[in-house]
Amino acid sequence: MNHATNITWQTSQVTQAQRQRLLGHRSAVLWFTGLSGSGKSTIANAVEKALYDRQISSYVLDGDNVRFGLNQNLGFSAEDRTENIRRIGEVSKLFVDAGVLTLTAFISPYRADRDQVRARLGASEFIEIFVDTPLAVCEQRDVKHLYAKARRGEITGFTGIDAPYEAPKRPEITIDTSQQPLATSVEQILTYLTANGYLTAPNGVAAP
Ligand SMILES: Nc1ncnc2c1ncn2[C@@H]1O[C@H](COP(=O)(O)OS(=O)(=O)O)[C@@H](OP(=O)(O)O)[C@H]1O
Ligand SMILES: Nc1ncnc2c1ncn2[C@@H]1O[C@H](COP(=O)(O)OP(=O)(O)O)[C@@H](O)[C@H]1O
Repeated sequence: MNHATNITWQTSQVTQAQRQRLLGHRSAVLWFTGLSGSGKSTIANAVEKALYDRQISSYVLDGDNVRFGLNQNLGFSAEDRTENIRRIGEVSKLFVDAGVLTLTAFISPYRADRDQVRARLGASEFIEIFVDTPLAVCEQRDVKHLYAKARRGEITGFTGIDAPYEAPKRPEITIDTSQQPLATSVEQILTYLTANGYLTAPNGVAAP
């Protein structure tokens, strides 16, 4: 890959804190990780709706959708997954800078890739949500019939079957969708955001 030279970081006249104040809440990325069918998209979309209802500016970056566009040149090799997550991390960082509560729903199977995204964001801007639904439950749901294909050998390198998933060591939030209904998961996340001050504007920022 070629790296650009002769580039300079362009600073903005408006700060991230000012954008957050304008919107009335803080920004961060809610990074969902877990097996296919664990419930990442379902929960992320329900949280986005709940935040919208509270007039919080949020946006879901979803696995398949991003792969149709931005990352359409990437497959599922370890290298491509790493690049997939790196790009999504950078897009998330821009969204967070814009003041938006950003939700991402990607398997993101490699711990090092997720930790790299965490390192690119500010201290409290990366909230890792481990959707820890057992493989057997995900496989039984088989929403997209991909587990059946993987078991038949029609897909190789499928996460949880013949490709690895590395569970987070210290996620901010853990959810097992086989143990609780969707509404409880949404409430769990909203409670975390409220308790940690994400749903109110940062103090001490001078009005323009
Ligand atoms: N080999 C293989 N392994 C895992 N998943 C596969 C594979 N091939 C296709 N799919 C479908 O792609 C979705 C996962 O894409 P992601 O971008 O989230 O994957 S990753 O984070 O780069 O690992 C995943 O969707 P979700 O069910 O939303 O997770 C699958 O539908
Ligand atoms: N308690 C629950 N929470 C979230 N999803 C659930 C729950 N129970 C069953 N499901 C179902 O599990 C599936 C999860 O699929 P999806 O959200 O696409 O997962 P992922 O994005 O992790 O691949 C959906 O069909 C959803 O309706």
